[in-house]
Amino acid sequence: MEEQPILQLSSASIYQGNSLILSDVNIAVNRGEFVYLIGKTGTGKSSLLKTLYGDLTLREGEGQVVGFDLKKMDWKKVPYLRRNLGVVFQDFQLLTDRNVHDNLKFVLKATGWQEPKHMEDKIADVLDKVGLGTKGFKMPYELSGGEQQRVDIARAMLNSPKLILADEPTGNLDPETSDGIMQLLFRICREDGTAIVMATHDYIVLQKFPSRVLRTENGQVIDNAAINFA
Ligand SMILES: Nc1ncnc2c1ncn2[C@@H]1O[C@H](COP(=O)(O)OP(=O)(O)OP(=O)(O)O)[C@@H](O)[C@H]1O
Repeated sequence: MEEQPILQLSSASIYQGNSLILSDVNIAVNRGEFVYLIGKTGTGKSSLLKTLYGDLTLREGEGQVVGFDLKKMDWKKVPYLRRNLGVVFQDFQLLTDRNVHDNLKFVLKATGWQEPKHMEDKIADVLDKVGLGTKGFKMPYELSGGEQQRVDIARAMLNSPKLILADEPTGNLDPETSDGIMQLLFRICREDGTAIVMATHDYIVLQKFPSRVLRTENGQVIDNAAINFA
């Protein structure tokens, strides 16, 4: 039996208010795939990601993400969707009044974790995975930009999602730090089998870490996998 894609949109139209941003979107991403989302500014990358994490409602077409039907999504179901996927932003703000460990613990509690030992193990595990195993006691302002981005990735991994959606995760970083983040994302994809969809403007990253590319252009999403293999 063929495995269901981790994410799929069929004949989908994406709106911001009354403006049609993308139409007839047909994409599927499989488990464990790494996919870039590129396109000129204002062409709808963030709108597409927002639809996938339930921030924009899917009004036309069909869609599912990690088994959730986007057409049937309402504000009550969004928290359940969010527990099953990780989201990484360019400028995610950590809570400034507590250290890294407590920032992560806050997210665990907010997503229903209760058992203290399980929480401690999970926090140690994700911090280890992002290379910050010894930095849990640090306050956010004591971290570099790259380290803060790693904490954000650790946060996205807390509920062991099968899919991570990342909106310009290297946007504010210098090339070397950005390479480190890309290596980390590819490792998570390879070792944990997590599918990753990453919006980016950074063509250097694309060249250095080649993978499948989706491109937003003229109100459409163009899939290089479909072009190459159709
Ligand atoms: N909250 C909003 N309300 C109305 N229109 C919006 C809203 N957010 C974005 N738009 C419009 O939707 C279009 C697509 O924006 P979007 O942010 O998805 O593009 P993008 O490709 O992610 O751009 P960038 O690369 O600059 O982040 C733009 O024309 C934008 O002005």
